[in-house]
Amino acid sequence: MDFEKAQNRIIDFIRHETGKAGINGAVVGISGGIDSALTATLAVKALGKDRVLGIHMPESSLTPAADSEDAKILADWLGIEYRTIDISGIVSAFMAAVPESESADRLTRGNLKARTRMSLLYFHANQLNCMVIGTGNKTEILLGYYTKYGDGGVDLEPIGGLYKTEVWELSRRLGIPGSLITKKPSAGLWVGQTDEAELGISYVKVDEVLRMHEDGAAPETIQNKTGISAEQLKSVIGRIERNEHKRKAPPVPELF
Ligand SMILES: Nc1ncnc2c1ncn2[C@@H]1O[C@H](COP(=O)(O)OP(=O)(O)OC[C@H]2O[C@@H]([n+]3cccc(C(=O)O)c3)[C@H](O)[C@@H]2O)[C@@H](O)[C@H]1O
Ligand SMILES: Nc1ncnc2c1ncn2[C@@H]1O[C@H](COP(=O)(O)OP(=O)(O)OP(=O)(O)O)[C@@H](O)[C@H]1O
Ligand SMILES: [Mg+2]
Repeated sequence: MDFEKAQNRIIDFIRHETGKAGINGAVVGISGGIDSALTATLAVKALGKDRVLGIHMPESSLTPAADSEDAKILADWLGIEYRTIDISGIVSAFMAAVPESESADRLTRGNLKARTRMSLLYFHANQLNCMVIGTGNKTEILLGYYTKYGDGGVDLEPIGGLYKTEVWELSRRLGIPGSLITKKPSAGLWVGQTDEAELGISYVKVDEVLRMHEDGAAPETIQNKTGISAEQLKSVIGRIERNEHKRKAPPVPELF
């Protein structure tokens, strides 16, 4: 990958798409993780720091202090306007209004948190005539590893053409503060959740697999070259297929 070229292409993309929409700027959820850090950095390069609003949305009992610290470090480094909104009260109010949520599994409850954050981002986008800028990378999009209409509910996906390993590399090149780059990726939806544990494979490996799969390599070739187990390969391919619906607009029946 030519990172200089990719960076310029993404910056042009943000500028062009926001310009075409005639909006004032961008709203980005800043988690303290690297995808949002890179996205916000590129948005600032495209639009200027005065046209990017960062919103940190911790859940008081769950979000690690280090994430909130890193989110603030990033916002200060970029010089953007930055707000913090604790989602705990909103999530609790939802749970109190829906009796069956008591027994809902952690994934259902976790997805509710991602969708709560999406609602808050759109509240601000509506109010300020801005776009919600998504932070999904190519690895997550191919795997469908995001919450539909949660962190997947956005207006643009500027880093959607970069694999996770490329997100790290571009972030290093742009000088994003190191603590955001070295931490383990996490959706932060439940205690101890990490992407690589939930996916059952490292990002380095899954990116190798996805590249080969895109190039049309046969399953045996992928397994032999990457050294992953048959079970891991099945799981990766299963995610790609099972989550196909997330990459499409909702189907509409053709009427005659
Ligand atoms: N074939 C189909 N056609 C159309 N729609 C279909 C469908 N199959 C399911 N659906 C719908 O999709 C729903 C399931 O999708 P969804 O609600 O997204 O839920 P799901 O994919 O089950 O869970 C989201 C996954 O993304 C992970 N995540 C979330 C947020 C952030 C990050 C991160 O990396 O930071 C990761 C999370 O840990 C979890 O593994 C179903 O309840 C149903 O409504
Ligand atoms: N606590 C949070 N505050 C604000 N936004 C959040 C928070 N948690 C998640 N988000 C939003 O959801 C997006 C998806 O989360 P995801 O974990 O994939 O990305 P990340 O946290 O930026 O990077 P990493 O993969 O390194 O954890 C974030 O980029 C961010 O926009
Ligand atoms: Mg994260």
